[in-house]
Amino acid sequence: MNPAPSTAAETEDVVEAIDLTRRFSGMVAVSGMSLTLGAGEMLGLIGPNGAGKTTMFNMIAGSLRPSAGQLLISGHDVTTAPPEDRIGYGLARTFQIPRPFSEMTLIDNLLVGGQAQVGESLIANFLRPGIVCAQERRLREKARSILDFVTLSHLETQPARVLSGGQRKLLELARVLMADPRVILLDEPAAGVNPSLLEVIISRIVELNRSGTAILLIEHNMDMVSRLCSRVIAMAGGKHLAEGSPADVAANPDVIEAYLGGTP
Ligand SMILES: Nc1ncnc2c1ncn2[C@@H]1O[C@H](COP(=O)(O)OP(=O)(O)OP(=O)(O)O)[C@@H](O)[C@H]1O
Repeated sequence: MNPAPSTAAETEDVVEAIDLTRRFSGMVAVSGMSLTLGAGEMLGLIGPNGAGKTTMFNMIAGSLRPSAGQLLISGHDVTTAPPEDRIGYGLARTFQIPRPFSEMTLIDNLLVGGQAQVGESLIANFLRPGIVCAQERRLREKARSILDFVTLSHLETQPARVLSGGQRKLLELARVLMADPRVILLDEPAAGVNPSLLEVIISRIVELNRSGTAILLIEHNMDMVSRLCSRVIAMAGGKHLAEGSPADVAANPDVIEAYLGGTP
């Protein structure tokens, strides 16, 4: 389903999570967690292993349904909506471990994930071949410019299997950009990436954010979080533990305690 165009585009918060809770057969992974992400903001979500970050992230992305609470995207209640509806509202996510189609070229990896095309319909191919060709040409041009943006255009015709871990993260970002998102959920973009490619990834994220894309970043690399985010939320034990500037949150005694293995 493609949701109707939003009248709530003026809403300041592009993501508003209210008292989200998620239980897994009795175990509470996230408990009464609220957060907001403003339009064009870059927010970091940190916390020790098992804090509930991924569960929170998956509830926002739509791959997990909350046990309780409410989730708004650009003012629309999407609490029970599937991920595809959230894409329609401008929200996209990356995966911590990208899984591209290894035997397909980079450009085809982007095109296969592209929006529904007229060309996918056999009837349209017969009745409106001109429109189909024009649309395919536009999508290809768009995919090329996105590959250029993520610095992978020199590999456009190579199969995705030749990519390094960091390049896969860049391809993953490119895949997401095909949907023209207003909000991107980034799941550990620095994990397993070598330092020079990490700088490329950081510069691309900064550029996207400068152009107005809101970003929610889950990341264990505190240096990266400090460089990118003006605001950080720390979770522990499934709950909101602290919030503020990266420096303030990193110096918060409760946060230090949680990272050292104490009970918040
Ligand atoms: N599908 C599941 N079934 C049962 N328990 C789960 C499931 N997913 C997560 N949990 C539990 O919920 C808690 C929070 O996990 P979550 O993965 O959200 O934490 P995290 O902060 O993302 O951790 P990490 O940084 O290690 O990825 C953990 O105790 C985890 O074992």
